[in-house]
Amino acid sequence: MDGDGELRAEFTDAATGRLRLCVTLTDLRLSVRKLGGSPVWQHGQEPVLELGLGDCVGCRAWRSEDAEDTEDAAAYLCAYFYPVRRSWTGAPAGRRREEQRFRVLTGRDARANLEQAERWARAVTHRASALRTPETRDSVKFGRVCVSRSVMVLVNPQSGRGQAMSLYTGPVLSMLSEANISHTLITTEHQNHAHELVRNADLSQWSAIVILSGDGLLFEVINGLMEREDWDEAIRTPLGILPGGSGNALAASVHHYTQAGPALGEDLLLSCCFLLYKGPVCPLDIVSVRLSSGRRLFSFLSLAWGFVADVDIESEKFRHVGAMRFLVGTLLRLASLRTYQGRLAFLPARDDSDLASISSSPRSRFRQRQSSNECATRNAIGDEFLLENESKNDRLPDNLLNPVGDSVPSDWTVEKEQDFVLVLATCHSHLAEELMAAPDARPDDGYLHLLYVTAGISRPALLRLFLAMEKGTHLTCECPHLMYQRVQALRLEPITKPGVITVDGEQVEYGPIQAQVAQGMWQDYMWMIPILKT
Ligand SMILES: Nc1ncnc2c1ncn2[C@@H]1O[C@H](COP(=O)(O)OP(=O)(O)OP(=O)(O)O)[C@@H](O)[C@H]1O
Repeated sequence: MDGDGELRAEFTDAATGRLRLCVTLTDLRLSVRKLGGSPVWQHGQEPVLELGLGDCVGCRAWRSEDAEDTEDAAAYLCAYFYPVRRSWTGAPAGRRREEQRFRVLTGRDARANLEQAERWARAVTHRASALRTPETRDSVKFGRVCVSRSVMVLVNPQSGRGQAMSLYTGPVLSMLSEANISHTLITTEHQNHAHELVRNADLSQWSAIVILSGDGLLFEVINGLMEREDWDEAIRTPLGILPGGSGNALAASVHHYTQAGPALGEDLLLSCCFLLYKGPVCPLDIVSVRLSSGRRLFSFLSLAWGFVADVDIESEKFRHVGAMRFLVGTLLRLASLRTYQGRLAFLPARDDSDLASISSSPRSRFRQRQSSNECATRNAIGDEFLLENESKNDRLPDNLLNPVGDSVPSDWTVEKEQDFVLVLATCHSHLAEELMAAPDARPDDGYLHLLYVTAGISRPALLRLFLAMEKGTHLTCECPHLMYQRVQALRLEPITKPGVITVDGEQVEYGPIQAQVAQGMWQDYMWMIPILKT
């Protein structure tokens, strides 16, 4: 029964037990046809309901709908699907949950009926699982991760509008149960809870860590993992993200990389849950960030100063309106538009021929870059640059950066000191669900996508840029004040005081800041969407 080949059986509908149904299972689909009478479902001319197993997350069987009813010898079977459906409102197509329930009654023997239902459930699950193949989409290669132990699901009940817990008990729990993925829920109780938890956790217990929150909680998790003594082992822990915050930049970016079409809110959540079940994984660039005090952070998303950082932090007070908070914040900040004086320097992206000549191993790729850069510049990491318990050979040396007091290396581009409206460097396509700041960014391209807007831009022109960013077309607006550059490293020295700098949407100390991308080093380790049940 679990093997390949077509299976066919006659069941009845679970609700009334009266409709006779011919159910057929192939390697690719489950088809249901009504026997006798007129067709109940019409797809084209076929009186058949066709459900692709590629959209199926699981199937289960049970003895009776009513445990008290010992007279009922029937068993029941239910398969769970998440096909992409168009909305009648004309909204973009999104995944919708659909279940197919059947009553299995082949004879009076209740045990035989249950065995039949269980065989079908195994066959459906097995075939659906076989369709979870790794793939390449839009140049992002997805691998797969096997999950043999429990998954830690971290939920921040305060993220977004405070709705993350209800998202967990609703669609997330539903899909995890249907896909039979064992997990442990941990609700964060305060800021830095997740950071402390993963820094001290016995990671061997967990197959993966999944964050149901905004990007802030993932930032805590990544930095917590990086602070561990066994950081190089710890960061092999697969990470996944489900959108439960206000911005949800990484979740929106991941969704974008799979070319799944635009999705917002619960559509995005369902799509990310489905990806989680499917199990595609891919490596993630991590950015080493140095603050003026010498404190070091690891970022997976963005560094912002000026307009974007101000909106992010000032709109905290509108948290109750969810993602709308960014729109409200943008309009308010536009009304009191200001400029920020500072200095900016960066190491531009290597050219493509350089990229092509890089060896195929990610780890050796990093080492190769590191040693060539060490020749070109100098390894200028002073002791004050290191974490408390960090040795010089430890934790991704910042070989591209000079100490802030020194001038930048000679191969860097130095912009003249000037007034900016915003400086934004991002690793990913999306800055929020509806803000595609760097359409060409890829999760492991090894670059920060640097955008900056210089003073002199009018309010309407800036608003137009943000509106265009919704579809990622701002770079084609030919706005003379907008600059875009892919970079490997950067230094920003704000002169205007006071001000706000954010890293991954979290406010950090204000002052000179430097960053460099660690591409190859992390390529072996960091996974974005990791779950695969075997
Ligand atoms: N129980 C809690 N109470 C208060 N703050 C918390 C709690 N758990 C986590 N936090 C903090 O809440 C902050 C915001 O979380 P998060 O980024 O996940 O949501 P968000 O800001 O709504 O989403 P986004 O970053 O996508 O805009 C983080 O700094 C995190 O440390």
